[in-house]
Amino acid sequence: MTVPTTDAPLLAAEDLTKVFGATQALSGASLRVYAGEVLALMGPSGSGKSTLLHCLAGIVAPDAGRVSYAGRDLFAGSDAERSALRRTDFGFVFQFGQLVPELTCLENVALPLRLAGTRRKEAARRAAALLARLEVAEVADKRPGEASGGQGQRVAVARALVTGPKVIFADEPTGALDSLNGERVMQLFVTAARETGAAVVLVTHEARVAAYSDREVVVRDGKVRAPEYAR
Ligand SMILES: Nc1ncnc2c1ncn2[C@@H]1O[C@H](COP(=O)(O)OP(=O)(O)OP(=O)(O)O)[C@@H](O)[C@H]1O
Repeated sequence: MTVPTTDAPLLAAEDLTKVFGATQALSGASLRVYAGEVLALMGPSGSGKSTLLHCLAGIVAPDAGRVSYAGRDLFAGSDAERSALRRTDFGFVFQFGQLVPELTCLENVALPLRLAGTRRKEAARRAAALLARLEVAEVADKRPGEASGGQGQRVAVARALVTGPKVIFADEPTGALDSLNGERVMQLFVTAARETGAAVVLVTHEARVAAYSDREVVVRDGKVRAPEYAR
């Protein structure tokens, strides 16, 4: 897609700093994310990518600076308000799917809908449709431990998409997969996200994963480098 230049961003980080003990993880990081775009955060290990992602997602509060979502200060409200927003508007995919081992894959995907009050049958119907969309219908009744790594990541992607979030945060979503599996998961992930209009903020080391994005920015020494691209 073409990234708009004048529209207001959906999500914006302004001049974030974050210190963990003696480590300065972020030192003036600014970034804008526009509705519907797929944005890759690249950069060396320890440069602050995950910390920036966690601040954008309202999980980690910056020491200074501001994160705004849909024009509102994300950290102005209570923890409960932020948790509620994360459930309704955000989806998450991590390196190791982090599925609930006791539930079937279908139940894992249906879980965010159940937590939001959707009836069991409707939640199961939507979960099954997404598993089929991600080409893993065959693991619906299996537990995550019985699925392969690639299948598990597709289930994790389905779970992140099922509530129709506005933004999906993905931290090395294919990092544990071989390159063929990783590419297929990215292809399915990005296509499905585009179909629902979700923006994706993706942390990756790998150029071939970043190649699925609309825009790449580099995080280095706790800053988003080349701010003209960070807009
Ligand atoms: N919870 C924490 N406690 C202490 N130090 C932390 C914490 N989270 C991050 N750090 C440190 O902050 C710095 C930035 O970490 P971050 O995980 O954001 O980098 P990254 O670019 O995502 O790295 P990688 O690519 O290796 O995952 C690192 O030096 C890291 O060790």
